[in-house]
Amino acid sequence: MTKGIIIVPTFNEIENIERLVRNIFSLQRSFHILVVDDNSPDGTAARVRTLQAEFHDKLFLEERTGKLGLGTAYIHGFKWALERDYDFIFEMDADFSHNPNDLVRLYNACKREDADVAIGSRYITGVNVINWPMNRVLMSWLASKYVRFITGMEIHDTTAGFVCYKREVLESIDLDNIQFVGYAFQIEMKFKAYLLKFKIKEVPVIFTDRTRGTSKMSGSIISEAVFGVIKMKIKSLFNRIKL
Ligand SMILES: Nc1nc2c(ncn2[C@@H]2O[C@H](COP(=O)(O)OP(=O)(O)O[C@H]3O[C@H](CO)[C@@H](O)[C@H](O)[C@@H]3O)[C@@H](O)[C@H]2O)c(=O)[nH]1
Repeated sequence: MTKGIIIVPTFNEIENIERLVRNIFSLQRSFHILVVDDNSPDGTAARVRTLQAEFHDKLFLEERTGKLGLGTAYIHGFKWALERDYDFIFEMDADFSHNPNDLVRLYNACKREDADVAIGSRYITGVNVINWPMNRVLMSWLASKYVRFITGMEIHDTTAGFVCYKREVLESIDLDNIQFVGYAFQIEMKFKAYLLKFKIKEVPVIFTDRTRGTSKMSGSIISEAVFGVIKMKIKSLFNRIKL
């Protein structure tokens, strides 16, 4: 029996985390969950600890000292999962912008259709985003086009944060050499998997903006992505990118 774990980074997600955990554990296919919390002032970690009493064998919590970024939270989670016997390792937001029912579709793309990386893609069939303000949709869609153009990756949703990786992919990427700390980390992971010639499949999903809590997107996250992608591509052209 293969084992899958959903890594959920959290910063101030007390309004979402319990519902998300219960929702994932009610799926037909069983997954474990690892929450990586950055000392959320709203007490997200304390809520997870309470839930652990109920789900002690399948809900795990890693607590970091402060808000250290989405990318480093995932790296922390990946290393934790690789030290254990998980075959499939997922990324997912805590706020229900990713539908838990789609976890099984991502899993099937890797398990049955033999993808190495399955991406929950908003832009493979038009634009499937609900409730984002038009400027955020445009920014995200243009960012994906921009990254596709610069990197040459044939992926429609290059910034997606809903992903299933086969264990071998994360074992092949040097996790100590990931450069981006913020959301641009999503681009870097896909680019490295692409350079390593792993099979990447996009699974169409509908992304629905959160109804509870707030986004952590900021100007510095955007500029890290805009300039970082060009730097990353140039390095790869000169074979100076550390995979
Ligand atoms: N531990 C930790 N978690 C964080 C941090 N920053 C954000 N998160 C968590 O990461 C998830 C995504 O953050 P949001 O702030 O909700 O993201 P968004 O604005 O909805 O952005 C979405 O679009 C991006 C661009 O397409 C995606 O890259 C991103 O993954 C997400 O799907 C949430 O669970 C949030 O709590 C951090 O510094 N530390």
